Amino acid sequence: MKAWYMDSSCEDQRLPHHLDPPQYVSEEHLSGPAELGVLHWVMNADEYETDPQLKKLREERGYDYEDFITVSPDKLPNYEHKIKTFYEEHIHTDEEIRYCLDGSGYFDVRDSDDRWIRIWVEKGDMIVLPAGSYHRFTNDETNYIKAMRLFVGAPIWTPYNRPQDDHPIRASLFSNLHFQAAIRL
Ligand SMILES: CSCCC(=O)/C(O)=C/O
Ligand SMILES: [Fe+2]
Repeated sequence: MKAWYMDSSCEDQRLPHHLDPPQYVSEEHLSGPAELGVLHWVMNADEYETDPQLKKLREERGYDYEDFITVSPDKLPNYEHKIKTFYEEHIHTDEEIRYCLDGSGYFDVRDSDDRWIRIWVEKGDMIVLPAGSYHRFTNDETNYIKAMRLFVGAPIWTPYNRPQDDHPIRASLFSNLHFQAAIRL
């Protein structure tokens, strides 16, 4: 996984959109409770069916639901519509948990100053975006990612497009981040 601040150009969303010069974002900055609360693990995607690390993580975090999605023009029905939907800035009322089993793609998240950070996930990367965090997804130039989608209980995929500043899950997100920051002091 690599992450960087994005430029504001309107060019193809599948391009990296680096600043000039590039400004990378560390994993500590992404996961820090004072910042975004984005979690990340690297696992062996070739062994996901039997991987004890994935099993333990799922048990610890209660991820008892799984399914698979391949985002590519020839594999995802209604691809053009879906890719537009994924790229609308939105929140969910639950975590967004994605384990990249093959290919690669970009999850964009807002930092605390509302600047876009682009997170590039590749095979073996698993990320968790906290409930209520503004984000979007796009394929990269390879136009191909296969991901496992995990969930606690029955999945609720509903995206709530921005603005959602008064949505109760936003208040929960901020209080969770502040609480985690306080207990780490
Ligand atoms: C590679 S997962 C597809 C994108 C998605 O599921 C989502 O919810 C984006 O926000
Ligand atoms: Fe989403």
